[in-house]
Amino acid sequence: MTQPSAPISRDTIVALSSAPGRAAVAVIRLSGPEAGTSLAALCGPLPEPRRVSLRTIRDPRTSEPIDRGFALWLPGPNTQTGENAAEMHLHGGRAVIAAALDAALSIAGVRMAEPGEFTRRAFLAGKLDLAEAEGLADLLEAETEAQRRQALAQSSGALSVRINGWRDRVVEVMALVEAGIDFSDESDVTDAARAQAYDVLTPLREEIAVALADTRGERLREGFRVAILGRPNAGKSSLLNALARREAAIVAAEPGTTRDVIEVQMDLGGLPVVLVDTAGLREARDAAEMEGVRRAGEQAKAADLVIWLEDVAGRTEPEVPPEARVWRVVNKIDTAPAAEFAHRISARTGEGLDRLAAALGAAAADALNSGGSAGVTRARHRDALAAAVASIDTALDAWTDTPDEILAELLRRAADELGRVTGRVGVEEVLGRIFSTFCIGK
Ligand SMILES: Nc1nc2c(ncn2[C@@H]2O[C@H](COP(=O)(O)OP(=O)(O)OP(=O)(O)O)[C@@H](O)[C@H]2O)c(=O)[nH]1
Ligand SMILES: [K+]
Ligand SMILES: [Mg+2]
Repeated sequence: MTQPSAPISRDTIVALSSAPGRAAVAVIRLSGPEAGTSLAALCGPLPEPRRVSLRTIRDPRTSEPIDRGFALWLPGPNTQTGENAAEMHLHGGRAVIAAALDAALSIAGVRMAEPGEFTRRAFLAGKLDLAEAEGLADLLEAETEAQRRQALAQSSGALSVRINGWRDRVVEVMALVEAGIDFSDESDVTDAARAQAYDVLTPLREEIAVALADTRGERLREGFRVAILGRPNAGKSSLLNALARREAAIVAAEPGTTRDVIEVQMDLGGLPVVLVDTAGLREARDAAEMEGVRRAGEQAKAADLVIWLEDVAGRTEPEVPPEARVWRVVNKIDTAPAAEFAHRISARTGEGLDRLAAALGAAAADALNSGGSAGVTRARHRDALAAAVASIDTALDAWTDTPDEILAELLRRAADELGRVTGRVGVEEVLGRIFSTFCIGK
């Protein structure tokens, strides 16, 4: 990839790269020009590159031992950040970590890393592009198998390869149009080049538009939202608890128990599903309940699927926004026969819950990127692709009666928009936003 123009910091950074708090092992990483000298100051003579060696880590100011652990010396540029780097694997106690970080920070030229700064340096060194860095952030956040697969693919360049392929083809079309500019006194060449360019651009535009219309990658990052709505006492909170297998919401015999929106993250067959419990819908008795009912309506709008839960003893018509996708689910089938209903459960005995969970998993599989394909995963990608398609459409609409120079400019814009996704273009605008979402030490 091309080297972004942002300056590479000369500081050496240090951070705890393992999770904060007590643990068996803590990993402290250093990156920057002084990583080697710092490691030597902490652990004695530098170990052989890329070989683990057992050392006593000492405070360079007092020579007092802090801990015994592994030291790793990783000379650049063949490192994650492209810089000199070092690691210390210590015992993961709070005091050990605090003393080791304090000792490292006492060395001239060493400072604490900012969130995502290791990855940011890797990006600036051309070790990974922007979409790959985002994939890495997603990999750290991934909570289900499908999310992990998608994040790993994106961090390994799957989306970048696709976007770069489109960009290359736009540039190819641009070259054909520019050939027209160069040979403008030979109209045969011009016409042939234009016709060829059109034939390449049309299916390419379709391909990008199809990717743009596919929301499954973004949906997978967020999870499939299922809102449970119904009249008071239908058993909504009981259903939430039964599916989540924990007492996340309060269940009580009085109607109007739930007022707040309660969300539970679930893993259904490797797919992320967000279950949402809401206040029972009725004429509210007080201000808090009224607000709860209002929020229930909001959740119904935001959900991918609404479960309208009914008591088998008293069926009710769904009160949900007209555009909502609704499943009517009949509850409390332990109290009366209910064979005629498609979705029938007892939140109390657990009957029918496996079947309902399987149906929810199947609905999620349809709506989310469960196959691991390399689609767009963020609004940032979507915006860039939409702008690229818009630019291509402007060019196609005006194809026959527009000067070559203008067509070429429209195509250049489309190529630039595609280049934003991987960070070839417009890096400065997004750099801070993207890397600040990482934790410190990554
Ligand atoms: N017999 C039977 N009782 C149930 C079942 N599910 C829930 N209940 C009971 O119904 C009552 C209301 O249950 P909740 O889960 O609080 O109902 P809810 O829809 O969340 O009620 P609100 O939050 O007040 O709207 C409680 O007494 C539950 O124990 C069921 O499947 N069978
Ligand atoms: K209740
Ligand atoms: Mg409730």
